[in-house]
Amino acid sequence: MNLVVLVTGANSGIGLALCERLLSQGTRGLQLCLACRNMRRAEAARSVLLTSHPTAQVALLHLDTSSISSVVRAAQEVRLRYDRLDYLYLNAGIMPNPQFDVTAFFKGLFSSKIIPMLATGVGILTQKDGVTSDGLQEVFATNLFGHFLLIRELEPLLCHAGQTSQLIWTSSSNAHRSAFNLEDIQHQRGSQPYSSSKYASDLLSLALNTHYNKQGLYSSVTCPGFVMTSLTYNILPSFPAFVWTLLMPVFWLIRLVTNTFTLTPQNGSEALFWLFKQKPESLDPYAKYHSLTSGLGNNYTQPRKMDIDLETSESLYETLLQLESEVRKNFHGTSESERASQRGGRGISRGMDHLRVNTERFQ
Ligand SMILES: NC(=O)C1=CN([C@@H]2O[C@H](COP(=O)(O)OP(=O)(O)OC[C@H]3O[C@@H](n4cnc5c(N)ncnc54)[C@H](OP(=O)(O)O)[C@@H]3O)[C@@H](O)[C@H]2O)C=CC1
Ligand SMILES: CC(C)CCC[C@@H](C)[C@H]1CC[C@H]2C3=C(CC[C@]12C)[C@@]1(C)CCC(=O)[C@@H](C)[C@@H]1CC3
Repeated sequence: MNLVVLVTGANSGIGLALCERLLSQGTRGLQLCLACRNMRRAEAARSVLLTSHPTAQVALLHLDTSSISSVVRAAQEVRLRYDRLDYLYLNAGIMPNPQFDVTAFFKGLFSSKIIPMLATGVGILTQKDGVTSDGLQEVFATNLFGHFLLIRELEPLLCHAGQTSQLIWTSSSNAHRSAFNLEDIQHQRGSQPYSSSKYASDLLSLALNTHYNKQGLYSSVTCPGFVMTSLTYNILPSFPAFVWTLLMPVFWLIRLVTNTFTLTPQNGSEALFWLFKQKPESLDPYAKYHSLTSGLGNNYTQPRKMDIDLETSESLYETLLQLESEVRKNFHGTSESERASQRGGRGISRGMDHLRVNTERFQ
């Protein structure tokens, strides 16, 4: 059977490590598609994979999850290339302009909250978000909405009679209910857009299970743990690479008390890879599957209950559908009379300011 696997953000870090593991386990006929925004880096990643697996089928796809037109074009291309999609890894993610609160970090080190702080980064990180050319908040668009739109666009390949398909999100233990607000799903007003977007992906995964399981599509969320990648190096940009290397023994010691310090992309991809081998019907829609590494360096996957509820997940799903239809209306062009009434001041997003889309762009 020719399994088709698409991984977003596959050119580095956890995404690339996952691709390496998928090829190493030797599924015959596996067709891997690396969906990346930077084709030069994507080519480099493909070369790395082909060096260790010369006969592997590794295709590239241009996809910028923060751009609506890019997502629509990429999905069109996928529909042309493949007639099925068995696994869609929703892995691309950003944490732009992170601010590391040193004082809170050192206070946390000497408090009872030390372990949760090290495992989740909650309370010590904030970010400054930007706005995309579509008028969406950048973190929301990249980490969540672009992926949502991609799923919706790929529905015909994902929902096939007599076949199951899996959506696998790279979420985070940094996802926290307190950072998320249904009235501000894009997190325009807060300073934790990363946590908000990851909490939203946890909620969305639950809603996708509610709406798509009967069509054979299943969704799960993972947390790779704390992994040294460009995303984490960027948290302390003043640290040269060698300082991180010097800190490794400290991190290995910390691993003795919290198995969430997976540290390498290979370890971090454990839960993503584990899910590849599971029957989707056997998975718990309320669980986050954590990649963990023991003090002795052994990897394993552990499900932990998420702090989510059906009602909030449904409300988010409805809001995302509304935003999707706003975006589609703009993308495919609105009628002249509609445009005139928008210009008349009522606006396409009346009553839905929190959705905030740049309605001019596609007109
Ligand atoms: N590292 C960690 O400790 C943790 C990471 N995660 C999550 O893991 C995922 C992978 O991150 P990680 O491997 O650590 O970091 P990397 O920065 O190495 O990987 C992120 C990947 O996402 C891609 N990407 C970013 N923005 C876009 C976009 N707009 N369109 C398409 N691709 C995009 C990047 O491409 P490019 O190379 O072009 O930038 C890169 O390939 C993220 O979702 C992150 O939030 C979760 C918990 C912990
Ligand atoms: C200056 C020091 C000696 C060491 C600083 C360590 C911190 C930079 C890390 C400690 C826990 C880490 C962590 C993350 C980022 C880096 C730390 C704050 C994440 C928030 C990265 C992104 C995620 O999604 C989380 C799961 C990580 C949780 C732990």
